[in-house]
Amino acid sequence: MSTNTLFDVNDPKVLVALDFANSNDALEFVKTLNSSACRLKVGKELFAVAGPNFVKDLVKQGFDVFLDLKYHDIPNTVAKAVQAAARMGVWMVNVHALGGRKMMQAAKLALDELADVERKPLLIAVTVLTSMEQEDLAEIGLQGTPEDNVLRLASLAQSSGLDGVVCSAQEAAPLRKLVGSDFCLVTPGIRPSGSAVNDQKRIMTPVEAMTAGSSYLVVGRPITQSAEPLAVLEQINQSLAGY
Ligand SMILES: O=C(O)c1cc(=O)[nH]c(=O)n1[C@@H]1O[C@H](COP(=O)(O)O)[C@@H](O)[C@H]1O
Repeated sequence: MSTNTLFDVNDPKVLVALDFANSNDALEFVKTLNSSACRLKVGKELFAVAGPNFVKDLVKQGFDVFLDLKYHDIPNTVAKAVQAAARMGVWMVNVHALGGRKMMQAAKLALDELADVERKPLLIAVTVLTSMEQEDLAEIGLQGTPEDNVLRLASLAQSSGLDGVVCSAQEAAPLRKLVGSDFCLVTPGIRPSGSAVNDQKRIMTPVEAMTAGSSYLVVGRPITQSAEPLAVLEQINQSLAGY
């Protein structure tokens, strides 16, 4: 894919958010992609129409899939849900950190206990959605800045045994200091300079996000809604050479 030899095809940093309304559009789009250039994220919209077989098909095609269903429920329900996700062969799955320690520990234990899955997915927790600002947090009773809340929830996720968190890249630098180098920081709200912000609030460019300490970048509309999606992906990958 990339002509830049520093680009690591074994560890693509961009997770393309396949936020399509139907599986045909998503499949047409995926046909243009290569698993060495990106990983794929399937979220609630596409999963609701395309389902587990679609996800399994992406896995069969060789893509690492982040199943982004943001589970937030009682521990038993979430434990069973992450096991079902793992059986689809996904690379990463997420829960909401606001579900609390018992829920996250149950999810982790459920994955550890799975005997019939060869490759267990990474389990990460959403901290504060990138579409939220301090006033939105205050309205739901969370005091402090988004960064305060992200740091607190990330600590909770780490001490509950999770592999990482979803946060904004704006929190990645302080978070990296707190959680060390092995904890995965997945950052949506990525906007190459000049692209539309849409409903995101806490944004950063791809290079800024990696410099701040992100492990992986979730990019949706700047790629999928572009007139030239592959060119945008290629440009981002080129800009990330060496990370
Ligand atoms: O968990 C996520 O992936 C997620 C968490 C978050 O805080 N913010 C966020 O935007 N996302 C997802 O990341 C993607 C961002 O898409 P774009 O805004 O189009 O780049 C969407 O699929 C969101 O559901």
